[in-house]
Amino acid sequence: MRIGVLGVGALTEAIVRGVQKSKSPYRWCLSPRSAFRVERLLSLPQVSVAADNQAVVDQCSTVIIGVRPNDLQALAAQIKLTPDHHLICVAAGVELKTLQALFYPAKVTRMMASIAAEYPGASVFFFPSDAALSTCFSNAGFGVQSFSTEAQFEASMLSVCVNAWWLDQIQALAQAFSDETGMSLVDAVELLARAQQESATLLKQRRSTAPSVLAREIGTPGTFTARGLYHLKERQAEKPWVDILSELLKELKSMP
Ligand SMILES: O=C(O)[C@@H]1CCC=N1
Repeated sequence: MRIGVLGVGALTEAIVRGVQKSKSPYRWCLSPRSAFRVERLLSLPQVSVAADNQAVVDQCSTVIIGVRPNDLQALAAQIKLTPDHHLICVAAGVELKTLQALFYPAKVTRMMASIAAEYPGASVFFFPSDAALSTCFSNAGFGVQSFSTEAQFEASMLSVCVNAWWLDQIQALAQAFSDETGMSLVDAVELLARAQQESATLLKQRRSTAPSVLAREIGTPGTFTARGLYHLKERQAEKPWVDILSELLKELKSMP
């Protein structure tokens, strides 16, 4: 299969790289914008660049739309689509029905991923679920999760945001380790990366145990962990996180 990409940005570049590094690579046809990214991707086997956006949709029935939300309308006006086209749109916060109207008569699926898509172990999210797409990405080694409602799909986008928020917290914690112990910042980040990996392992291996119960299995009374859990709870450390998630979810729900 040959997959087209209209709008090669950081995310679509990561997706192409991730798929091409996998055991199940595809052929790709890229739109010519973002010259430096396209140039880098052309060094990979099976990647070509088209003369213009219409040439991408003429050559590929499956096309990832990577342009920014504000540029969707202009893109839609430039290309002629058929009912055989399947567009996979990674624009955050643009509803399926808006995309369907913009890109009529093509079929549209919304997709979310992060720049980690370049590396093994990354996941992609879809709405609505699509068996062929799920197979395509799971063959390429991705975790695949689909959602039955669009609000739940928006949560997958926010899970990508949450990851960025964690990374900023990790920076502050690593800096504290480095300042207090003299270890390099790189070693401190490595240490915290291992710890994060272990929480992911616990969450996956012990799915029927609530995260807060797992936390208290580590932080039994009298431990250093328990002191930290109490300190953070007392200051409602989770509150700003929950507040911004709710605010963004409300905003997404009320989008036209
Ligand atoms: O924050 C954003 O709008 C995009 C979507 C998910 C991550 N970044």
